[in-house]
Amino acid sequence: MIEIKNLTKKYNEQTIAVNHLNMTIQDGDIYGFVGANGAGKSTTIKSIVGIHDFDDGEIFIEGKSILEDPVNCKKELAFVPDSPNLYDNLTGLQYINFISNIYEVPLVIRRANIEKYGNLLNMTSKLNDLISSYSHGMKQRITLIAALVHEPKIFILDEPFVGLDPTATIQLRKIMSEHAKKGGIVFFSSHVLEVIEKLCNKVAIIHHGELIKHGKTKDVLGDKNLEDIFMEVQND
Ligand SMILES: Nc1ncnc2c1ncn2[C@@H]1O[C@H](COP(=O)(O)OP(=O)(O)OP(=O)(O)O)[C@@H](O)[C@H]1O
Repeated sequence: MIEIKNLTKKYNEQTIAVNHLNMTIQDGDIYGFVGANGAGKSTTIKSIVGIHDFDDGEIFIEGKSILEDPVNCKKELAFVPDSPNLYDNLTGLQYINFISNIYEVPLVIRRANIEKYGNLLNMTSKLNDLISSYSHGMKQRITLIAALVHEPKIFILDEPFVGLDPTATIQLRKIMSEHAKKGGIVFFSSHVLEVIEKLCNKVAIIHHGELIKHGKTKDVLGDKNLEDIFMEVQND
């Protein structure tokens, strides 16, 4: 479970990026996080995964505080950022092994997962190529494989579908669904409202740093679609 309590993050006195945000993400949730450009999605996500500090509030990952016990929190999760920042002079496989070493993934598990996710994301034949030769979508797929290789309970992804081709998009959606079915957590931001509406059992809408709506997708939507609700929030 992820518990976000009263999260506030300011970049400076003028920019309150996230303002007193409260949210709970339960085991088995695929939680979609939507909002306009600059609404505060990436800031919230970076706070959850411990990339940056925040000004007020608390975040608990599986009951542990991200501020007080960041290493054990990070062991529970995989984070896929919106723009992957990889090492160009490594091959895809060397990069995955580098991440696997950090997480101390046993050899048998790492081999099995590299084979599984390499095949699912159609990267097996490219694993020995240099990252500098990869397209944007291929870099994203390597980042995904590296994130999944240590079998984290929690997947946190910032706009994961941007730049992925249709096949990789379908495979990633399957990976997410299967993970949640097994009791894992998937929390991701996206501007693709149709995907969120179809895929997510829960949804949250952030606007100017404040959480406007959140909860079960069917309750948030009622008899409307996510596009209508999103536009209502923007126009209010
Ligand atoms: N490093 C930073 N320094 C100063 N202000 C920042 C910084 N990062 C983000 N902001 C500001 O914080 C607010 C929230 O930005 P954030 O990146 O969280 O939005 P977002 O919802 O992820 O947007 P997008 O959909 O465009 O990725 C915006 O006003 C943005 O300009």
